[in-house]
Amino acid sequence: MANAHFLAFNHLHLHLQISSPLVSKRVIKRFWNCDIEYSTNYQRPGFLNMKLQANGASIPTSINTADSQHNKTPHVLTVAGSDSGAGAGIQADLKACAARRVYCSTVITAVTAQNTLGVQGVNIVPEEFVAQQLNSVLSDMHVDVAALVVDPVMISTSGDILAGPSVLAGFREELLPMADIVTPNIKEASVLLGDVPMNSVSDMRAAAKLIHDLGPRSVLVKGGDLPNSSDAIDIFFDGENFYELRSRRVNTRNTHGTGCTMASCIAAELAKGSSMLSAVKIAKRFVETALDYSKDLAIGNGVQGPFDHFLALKNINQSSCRSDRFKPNDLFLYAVTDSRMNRKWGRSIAEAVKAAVEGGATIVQLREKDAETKDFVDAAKVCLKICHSYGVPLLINDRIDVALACDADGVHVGQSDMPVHLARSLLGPEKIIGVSCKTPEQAQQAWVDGADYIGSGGVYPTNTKENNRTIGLGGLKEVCKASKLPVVAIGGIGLSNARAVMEIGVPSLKGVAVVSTLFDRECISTETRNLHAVISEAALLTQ
Ligand SMILES: Cc1ncc(COP(=O)(O)OP(=O)(O)O)c(N)n1
Ligand SMILES: Cc1ncsc1CCOP(=O)(O)O
Ligand SMILES: [Mg+2]
Repeated sequence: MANAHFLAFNHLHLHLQISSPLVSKRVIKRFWNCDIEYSTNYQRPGFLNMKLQANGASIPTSINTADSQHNKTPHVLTVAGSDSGAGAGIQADLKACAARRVYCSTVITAVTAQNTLGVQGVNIVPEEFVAQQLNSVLSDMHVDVAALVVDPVMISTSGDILAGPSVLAGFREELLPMADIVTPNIKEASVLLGDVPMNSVSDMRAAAKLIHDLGPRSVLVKGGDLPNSSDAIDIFFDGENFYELRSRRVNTRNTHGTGCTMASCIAAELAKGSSMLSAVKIAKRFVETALDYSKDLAIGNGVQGPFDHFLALKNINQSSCRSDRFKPNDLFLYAVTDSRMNRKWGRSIAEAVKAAVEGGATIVQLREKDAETKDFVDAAKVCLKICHSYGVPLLINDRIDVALACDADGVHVGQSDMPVHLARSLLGPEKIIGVSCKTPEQAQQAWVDGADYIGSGGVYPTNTKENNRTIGLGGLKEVCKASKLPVVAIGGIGLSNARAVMEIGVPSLKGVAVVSTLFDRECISTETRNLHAVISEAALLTQ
C-alpha cells in the first residue's frame, strides 16, 4: 500500500450510466493501486472488456452491456473510506446519491473510527480486496459511460492533514490527468500547486487554471473557507471559460462531509445526464440547501458536526416531478394566465392553459391574483396534469405555498415577493425559480440567490400590471447583458413587437412572456400559434 491516507480519504466516483451510447474506450490507469482498463469488445458487441490488476495480478472480466437499454437506473460507484460518524466518506456519498435519487454502489478502501471530535483510528482494506470489490461491482452492474470525479481529499475542512507527499504525487501525476473534474477546496488547491497563497477569488481563478494544466477536463476550486467572504464562492474552469458560482455562506458548525457530498452530487447529476457545469451548479445548490436545513442539528460534541442530506427534502413530494430539468429554451413562449381575463371570456383556468399549450406555449405560469387559496390549489393540480401531458413546466406566480401544495415545477417571484434564497430553501434545489429584474444589479443578485431565470420588463407599457415601470428595449438589453441566467422579456409584447424584442441580439434572451396577447383574446390556441410563428422566425433570423 503506497499510502494509507491515499486509500482512506480520497473519493473517486466512477459514474456508470446505463442509457447513453458506449463511449468507454478510455483507459483508466493506476486506480487505487489497481490498474483498470476498459474498452469496447469488438468481437462481442455489447460486451465491455475490463481488466483489473492488483499487485501485478490481472483479474480479467467482461461486462455484459447487451441488456443495458432495459436498465436506465443512473448509478454512481464511489471508492472511498468509511466514516463511523457517518458525516463524510462512503456514508455521505450514499446519502447524497440517495437524496439525488441515484443508485450508489461502494468500494470501501479503509474503515475509519471517527466522530465529530476527530479520527481515532484507520484500518486499511488490503488492496487486493479493494480490487475484488471493484470487480464484484463492475462485473455485474452495467457500464456504458464512465466519468471520473476526483475529490482530492488531503486537508479536511477542520484543517487536519489527511495525506502526505506521495499522495500528492499520485494526484498530480496519475489521477488528475484522467479526471473529468477535480474538486479541491482552497487548501487542497494550494497544496496541489506547491503551497501557493490562496487568499482571494483571483488566487482561486489562477489556481483553477494551473490545476487544469495538470490534465483534468474541468476544475472546481471550492472557496467555502475563503477568508473575509460573506458568500461561498466556487470557481469552475472548463479549460475555456471561468464561472464564479456564488451561494450564501450558511452559518453553521455542521459542515462535516460537504466535500464528499459535493463530489457525489456532481457524479449523481452526471449519471442522470447533466452537463458538467449544470451538475456542479445543482450540487452546490443541494449542499447549500442541506446545510441551511441542518444548521441547528445537534449531533456529537465536536466542533464540526454532520448535516442531514434528507431534511431538505422532508416536506417535498417529488414523485410527480417532470422528468426533465429546467431548460432555458423552455422560456421561448411563456404563457402567463390572468384570472380577470378568464372571467371576462367565461373560461376556467384549465381551459385557458390547455388552449395555450395546444397552441405551442413552452412554459406556463398561473398568475391568479384574486383566486381563493383552495380554488387555486385545485385548479393548479388540474393544470399541472395538462401541462405535463405536453411536457411543459408549470410555475405558480408569487405563492410558494400553492406551489408546494400542488407540487408545481416552480414559482415566479418579484422583487417584493418571497426573496429567492428563501424560496429556494422552501422549495428545495430542484424546483424552477424565476425572478423579476429591471436592473443589472438585480440580475446579478438573482444569480447569487440561486434563481433559474429572470423575467425582465415591462418592455412596453402594459395594462395588465398596474404601476409597472417600463424599461424599454434598452433596459431589457442592459439586464440581458448583465445576466448569467436566461432571461424572458415581459410587458406589452404581442404580434407587432415580439420580433423587435427577439432581435435585441443578446444570447441570454430566450423568449417572450405574455398575458393579454394570449388570454385577452377569443381563441387562445390560435393566438399562441401566431405568436409562436413570429418569434420562431425572429429566432431563426438572429441565429
Ligand atoms: C415571467 C415573468 N416575469 C415577470 C413577472 C412579474 O412578476 P412580479 O414582478 O412579481 O409581478 P406580478 O406578476 O406578481 O404582478 C411575471 N409574473 N412573470
Ligand atoms: C406581470 C408583468 N410584469 C411585468 S409586465 C407584466 C404584465 C404583462 O402582461 P401583458 O403581456 O398583458 O402586457
Ligand atoms: Mg409577484
